[in-house]
Amino acid sequence: MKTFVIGIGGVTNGGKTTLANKLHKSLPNCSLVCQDDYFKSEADVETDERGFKMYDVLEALNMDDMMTTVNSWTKHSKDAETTRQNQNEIPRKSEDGVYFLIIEGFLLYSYMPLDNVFNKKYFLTIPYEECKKRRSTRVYEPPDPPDYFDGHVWPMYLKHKDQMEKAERGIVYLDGTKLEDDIYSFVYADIRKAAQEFTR
Ligand SMILES: Nc1ncnc2c1ncn2[C@@H]1O[C@H](COP(=O)(O)OP(=O)(O)O)[C@@H](O)[C@H]1O
Ligand SMILES: O=C(O)c1ccc[n+]([C@@H]2O[C@H](COP(=O)([O-])O)[C@@H](O)[C@H]2O)c1
Repeated sequence: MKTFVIGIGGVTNGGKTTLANKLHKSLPNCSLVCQDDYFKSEADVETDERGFKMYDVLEALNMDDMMTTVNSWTKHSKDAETTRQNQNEIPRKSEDGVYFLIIEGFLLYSYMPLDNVFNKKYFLTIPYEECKKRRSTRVYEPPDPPDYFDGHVWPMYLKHKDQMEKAERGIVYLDGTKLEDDIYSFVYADIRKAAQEFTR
């Protein structure tokens, strides 16, 4: 059995969800895990000295629960393949025999237990002005208070990106200002090629 795990990381509003949803629809045998689904409840997120809820740090997320989901997907894919082989089904060719998992989120590569899990890592970036503009049109729960982007979101992004770059581990950077379809086409082709080489 082969599993192929794809990370779609990057800045808030960089286009991660848009890209991950398209890939999820088009890749065969593909599952999707979204880091945003693992935010702790508001009461459990720490507040800093300025009164900002600290959402843009790993401690704001139930990462153990997310890891449990990823591990059970791996086990389930293994079990499914064993059942298929036991039933003497005709083996599928090349990467059709691969189970794909997309993990999408803004803090993927800062969480070390996931590091060995990825077969391919992508990271979407957009410049500060574009990010601030896109973020201002989005409503989170709770909504961003005044100055939250400049006071918390962007500084935390720069800090985590800096740490990630210092430990550079084969991340493919994507320009999130390019057309959605162009980003998708490039990543889709890149994954299919990597998965083919992987199953060879
Ligand atoms: N390539 C792109 N060019 C312009 N706008 C985009 C692009 N990709 C996504 N968007 C827009 O940016 C906003 C955030 O996209 P989303 O995929 O939700 O980002 P993320 O999951 O990284 O926060 C949405 O309004 C979306 O339509
Ligand atoms: O989903 C939530 O519970 C939630 C609550 C408050 C804020 N967020 C924001 O969600 C952002 C990450 O998600 P995204 O899709 O913008 O990459 C991060 O910048 C947080 O500030 C998310």
